[in-house]
Formats: sequence, structure tokens, C-alpha cells
Amino acid sequence: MSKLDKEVSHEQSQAGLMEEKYGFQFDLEILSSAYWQHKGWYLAPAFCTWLRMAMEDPDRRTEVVLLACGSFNPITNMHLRLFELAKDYFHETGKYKVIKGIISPVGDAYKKKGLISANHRVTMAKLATKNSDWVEVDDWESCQSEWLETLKVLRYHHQKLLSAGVTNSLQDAGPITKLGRKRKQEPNSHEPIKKKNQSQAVKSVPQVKLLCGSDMLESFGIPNLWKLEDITEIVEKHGLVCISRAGNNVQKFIYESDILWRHKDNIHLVEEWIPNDISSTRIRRALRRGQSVRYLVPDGVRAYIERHGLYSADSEGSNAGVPLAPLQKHLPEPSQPLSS
Ligand SMILES: Nc1ncnc2c1ncn2[C@@H]1O[C@H](COP(=O)(O)OP(=O)(O)OP(=O)(O)O)[C@@H](O)[C@H]1O
Ligand SMILES: O=C(O)c1ccc[n+]([C@@H]2O[C@H](COP(=O)([O-])O)[C@@H](O)[C@H]2O)c1
Repeated sequence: MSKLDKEVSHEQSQAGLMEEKYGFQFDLEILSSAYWQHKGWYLAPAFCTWLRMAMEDPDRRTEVVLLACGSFNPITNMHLRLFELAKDYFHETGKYKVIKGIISPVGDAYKKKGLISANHRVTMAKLATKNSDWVEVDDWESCQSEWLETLKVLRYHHQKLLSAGVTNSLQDAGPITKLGRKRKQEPNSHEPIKKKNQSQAVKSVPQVKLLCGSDMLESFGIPNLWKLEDITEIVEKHGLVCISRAGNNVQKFIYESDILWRHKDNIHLVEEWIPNDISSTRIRRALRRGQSVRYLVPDGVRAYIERHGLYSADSEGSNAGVPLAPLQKHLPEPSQPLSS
């Protein structure tokens, strides 16, 4: 055995140990550490470990799923912009990676004035996200017969990801290798062997953060609309991403609430430097008046509205005088004020 062969064999068993420890294969390390050790640079394996981790697993960032809840009556271009703004924000921090966006239209039981059927709202949201490769529409919330607190929707999506993560981890785990041995490639498989182990996959279940505009954050302060314990769990366990909207001063709002202030690190404020105060209310108003909403909503949504004759004076009158579901639901146990 030549000197280099011996070094390579030694490094192979080292690599096996490293693989057990880090869950990576160290081919690059074997080659380069043999080379560098030959030259007497004993720090080379550590350097290569770092290099390998940086090259093979650059995404040590926390994965985030953005969940936007609302009426989407109808969905507008600005709703879609919220996702882009939040994604840019998270990626610029270097700490988070946004892997998915979910639009969850509220169910009909919400009883907001002018709310048209969830069926139409979900279909329009699907048309709007047709060309997006990362934002999707989920109709679970809208299919519920009763109105659901937003916290329950967050929990549902978190749980769903958790189950999917555990299932994937079981599928991805692959065989455990013996110490000092490299994993064998599956016969007839052209796919590289998955290196994730179960605990890593479970650990990497993404965080589901609530994506909203500043008006929604400020609605936390409306008496009896939100439950204090729900607000606490949202900002403590999940986190919130809030896009600035004309007329709101969220920083002051957070400052004035002890709960929000305590969890301010989990409330991400995103400044929209190209403000565009499109709102569904204004879109509906324009439609009732026969005005164009082109370039304010996606073309597919506009065509759908025209085809189905949505948004008239009649539809705007629906639920008039009916209390909003959360106000009805939360009234019997008056909640504490948010500000203190
Ligand atoms: N122009 C906007 N800037 C920032 N956030 C927005 C904007 N439009 C909507 N949002 C946010 O999108 C989410 C869903 O909004 P929603 O469906 O209530 O639309 P909306 O335009 O606010 O509707 P409406 O005019 O009927 O109140 C909310 O969190 C809301 O704050
Ligand atoms: O969870 C709550 O207590 C709660 C109280 C009020 C409103 N929400 C949600 O906030 C969203 C508000 O949407 P909108 O269109 O009324 O601005 C909608 O998804 C509601 O279900 C949620």
C-alpha cells in the first residue's frame, strides 16, 4: 500500500465517523484532507467539514410557510404582493427561507357585510395564483360550517406540515450505515441517497407565520374581536409578518400593548416602499359602479367576475346588520383589553 493509499484509507474511516456524526458523506474531504495532511496542514479536515456543510447544506435557515387569512372578496393584486414582500424580507435577513405561501379564504359563516360565497372567492384566489410556483390556496377553512378563529387555522396548517414532515422523514431516512462505511446506492437508482435522518427532518418542520396587513394587526385592539389568549399564542408560538398599509402606525400599536411588545421579535414588520392601497372594498365599489378594475386584480379574476356577474348592490347588502361571527362568538366572555 502506498503512503497516499494509506492516508486515503485512514481518511475513509474518518469520513465514516464524520458521516455518523453529521449525516453527510465526505468524499471531498477524503481527497482534500489527504492532500492537505500530506502537506502538514492538520486543520484541513475541519475546514473541509465546514466547506462540505456550506456546499451541501447551505440552507441552515429556518423554513417558513406564510399563511394569509382574510375575506379575499375578491382577491386583489395587493394580496399577491403581500407574499412577495414578505418573502423578500425573510430572505434578506439571511435567517429564514420561505418555502410556501397559503391563502386561506374565510368561510361564509364569518358573515361580513358584502361577503359573497366562499366558492367564488376560493375559485378567484385559485385563478390568481395559477401561475405562482409557491403560493397556493387552501379551502379547508372556507369549507367549515362554522367560523373558525385564525389561531385554529394556523394550528391546522402547522399540524398538517408536522404530519407531512414525519411521513417524509420516515420515507427519507434510508438505511443506517455501519460505522466507517459509506452508504450504498440503491440498486437501479439514479437518485443520490437521501442523507436526512429522522430527527433532522422532524426538527426542520417549517414555522407557519401569519401574513397580514397592518389593519389586521391593529384589529387585535378592537374590543371582543380577538381573544387575548389567541393573540398571545399567535405571536408567541407562530409569529406574524405585517405589511405596512396607509393609515396604520403599527410600531406605536405594538409599543402600547404589553403582549405584543413582549413578543416583538416574533412580529416582523415589513415596510412597503411602493405603497398601493388597493382594497377589496374599493374593488367591489368600482365594480358596482361599472368601472374598470383592470390592473387591480389579475386578469383571470376580472374575467371570472364579469362572467358570473359578481358584486352588485344586492351582494353588497348581504349580511347587512348581522354581527360579525367573532363578535358573536366572543361576546359572552368579554376579553381583557389588549393595551395596557
Ligand atoms: N393594500 C394592502 N396593503 C397591505 N395589506 C393588505 C392590503 N390589502 C389587503 N391587505 C391584507 O390582506 C389580508 C386579507 O385582506 P382582506 O381580504 O380583508 O382584503 P382587504 O382589501 O383588506 O378587504 P376590505 O377592503 O374588504 O377590508 C389582510 O391581512 C389585509 O390586511
Ligand atoms: O381569530 C379571531 O379571533 C379573529 C377575529 C377577527 C377576524 N379574524 C380573521 O381575520 C380575517 C379578517 O379578514 P377581513 O376580510 O375581515 O379583514 C379573517 O380571516 C377572520 O377570520 C380572526
